[in-house]
Parts: sequence; C-alpha cells; structure tokens
Amino acid sequence: FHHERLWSERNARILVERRPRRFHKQVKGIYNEGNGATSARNAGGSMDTDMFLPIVLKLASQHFASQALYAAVRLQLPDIIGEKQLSLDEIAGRLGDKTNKDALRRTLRLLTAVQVVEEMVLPGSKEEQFSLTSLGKCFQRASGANIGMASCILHWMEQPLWNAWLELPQYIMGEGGPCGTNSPFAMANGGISSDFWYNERDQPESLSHANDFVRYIHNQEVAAVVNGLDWTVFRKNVVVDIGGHFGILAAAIAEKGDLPDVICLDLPNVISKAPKRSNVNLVAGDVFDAATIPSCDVIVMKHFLDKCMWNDEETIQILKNCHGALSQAGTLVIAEAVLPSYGDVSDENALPIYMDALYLLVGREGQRTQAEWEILAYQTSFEVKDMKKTHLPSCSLIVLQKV
Ligand SMILES: C[S@@+](CC[C@H](N)C(=O)[O-])C[C@H]1O[C@@H](n2cnc3c(N)ncnc32)[C@H](O)[C@@H]1O
Repeated sequence: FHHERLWSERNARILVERRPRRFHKQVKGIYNEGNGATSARNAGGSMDTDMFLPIVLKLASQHFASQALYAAVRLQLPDIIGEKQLSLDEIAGRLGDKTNKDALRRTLRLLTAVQVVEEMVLPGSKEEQFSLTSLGKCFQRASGANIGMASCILHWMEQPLWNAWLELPQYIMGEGGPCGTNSPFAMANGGISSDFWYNERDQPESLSHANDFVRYIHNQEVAAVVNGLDWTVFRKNVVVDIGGHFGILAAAIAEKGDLPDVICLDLPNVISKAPKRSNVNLVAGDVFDAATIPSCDVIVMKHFLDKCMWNDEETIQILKNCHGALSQAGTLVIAEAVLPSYGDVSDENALPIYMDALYLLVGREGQRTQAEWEILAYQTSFEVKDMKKTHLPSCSLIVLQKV
C-alpha cells in the first residue's frame, strides 16, 4: 500500500504531465511514419492505452480515499472539527501531543479531494484551515445521531473485510472449496462472518459497528418502502406483509397509509414473540402452506425472496401462493435489490453491483437482475407494473400486478 501510494503520487504526476507530448508523437508515428508506430509503442505503450492512464490511476486509488476516511472516522476527526473551521495545529492539539501533523495534513487533503473536508487559507495568513462539508458532517458519531454512516465506514473498511478482498483471486480459482463452501471472508479470517467473527465475546467493537450499520439500513429501508408508494390508495384493502417478522414495516405502512391495520404474517415461533401493535394484525402462518395466507389485495415482501433464503423453484412456489391469495387486481410489492440486466450497467444503476460484491465476499448468494425478476413475474402470471429505485441499493420496489 505504501509502495502504491508513493508510486501514484510521484510517478503519476510525471506521467500525466508528459502525456500530451507523447500522445502527439505517437499520433505522428502511427499515421505518418509507418514502422515508427512500433517504436513509439515500445517507448512508452500505445497511444490508446496512454490516454487512459489518468483514469487507471483514479480507478486504482479509489480505496485510498476510503481508507483515509476510515482513519478519520476512527480518530473521530469529524467530531473534533464539528461545525468549526480549525487550523492544523488546533486539530492536532485536540488529537493528542504525539500527533504526526504531516500525516494529518495529507490525510485531510485527500479528504478534501473527495469533498469530505474543505480547506482554505485565510487572507494574510499562511496557515491552512479545515472544516467539514455537509457530506463530512455525516460521519460525526459523538451525538449518536449519525452513527449509521460512520459505522458503514468502520464496518466495511476494517481489517477482516479488507483482508477478504485479498482472497478474491484464490476464491475465483476455486480455492474456496467445492461450489464456494468457503467465502473470501472465511479464507481470510478462519471462519464465517456472522457467527465466527462478529460475536460479542471476541470482537465486541466490530460487532457493534456491524449492528449499528444493519440497524441504520433497516430503518432506512422501512422509510424507503413507506415513502416509495402511495399507501393511502389501499385504505379499503387488506394488506399483508409476508415474512414481516415483528411487524415493524407493517406498522409503518399502516401509519403512513392511514390503514386501520396491516397483517404481519410470519412463522408461529416468530409471531409468538412479536410485541403487540395497535395497527398490526399478527398472523402465524407459512408461505408454503397456501391455506395460512389470508385473502388480500396487497402483499408486501421485504428481503423475503432473497436467493439466500430460497432457490428458484421455491421462489416460484411462493409467488404462486401469493397469486392465489390475492384478489383479482391484486398487487405484490417486493422490496429487494435489483441488479442491472446484462448489457445495461451505467453509473446510475451500478451501486447494487457493489453491494452484491460485498455479498460475494461473505459467501452470500448473488442478487437478481431486473431481467431475472421480470422472468419470475412472467412465470407466475404477474406483470411488472413498476421497478422503483429508492435511495438504497438494497431496496428497490418491484411492483407486480396479477394478470
Ligand atoms: C430475512 S427476514 C426478513 C424480515 C423482514 N421482512 C425484514 O425485511 O426485515 C425473513 C423473515 O421470513 C420469515 N420466514 C421464514 N420462512 C418463512 C415461511 N416459510 N413463511 C413465513 N415467514 C417465513 C422469518 O421468520 C423472518 O422473519
């Protein structure tokens, strides 16, 4: 890592600055000098590839920023800077006597480059000052209000997950055992992520960051489902959340849509432990036992049709049972990740692919593409009415209508 950083800072600058001259020479070589093209290529690569060098450097250094952010969040720099504009000395003073000011300055400058920090020099002063951008304030965790975003950085960037990335080549080459029985995470850390690493006894801090992050995302997902559709149109309808666990989403939908109550269906051993809620009707059932699914007009399923839970055959059976329980013009709302279909990846829809890579690291099944969801709908006599993106890559709203 150290080596890479030196390389990119010093050599990249030199190479990027030289690019126009070499570019010109190669264009000339290729178009006017016959075999000169070969010598130009030997001297410093081909015209086509040199053009991409700045992009390659940026791509190869994306993790520099995430690791700098990890360092900043660990040291609680966003809390230390707060709402103020502070000099390097002031920030260093608040960190401690032994602070390496040079390292601090350079880390803050990298965070300036990714718009987490803002730097300025006041008129008449030589001393640089730093403040947080609105983005930077998202990583303050002292008050507990923003713990979710800080915990994302602390959870994803800490060593066990980081080391898991380094196992990916071997994992791809089949060293994870037959059909990936081991995950890159397990290969790097000697055990699976959930039970082995993230446990209260051995890694309480890692566990607390992981839990804070999951809790935060869960709350955001509930908000995304509730705000992603107009639930008031279902006021006269029966709405069922299948696999609804303790009824948190059902309660939020009932509240948002001003519905008298929403049914939360889950396995008997879950429902028996669920706390009572005034606007939720808790029903014990099993999605594979069609008789236990109440007749209804709307079914919601959030993180229930995940490939980690069911294979395609089971998923089709679930969708068919839902079809049977729904009224004539019934609606099915599936809240899951939707990966872009093959050939359709763009900047706008790529984030779910990154999240899927995280699943890959910890040995979870992949997410479905938009085309795969469409096929499942077709196979079970639904049509896709809408695929609504929310602000969460893990939670698009796939709205199906009975045909
Ligand atoms: C991954 S959790 C999702 C919970 C919730 N929907 C959410 O998004 O947080 C899956 C839920 O499905 C429930 N479940 C598992 N098998 C089921 C079945 N055959 N019928 C109904 N619910 C089931 C589990 O008890 C659990 O509450």
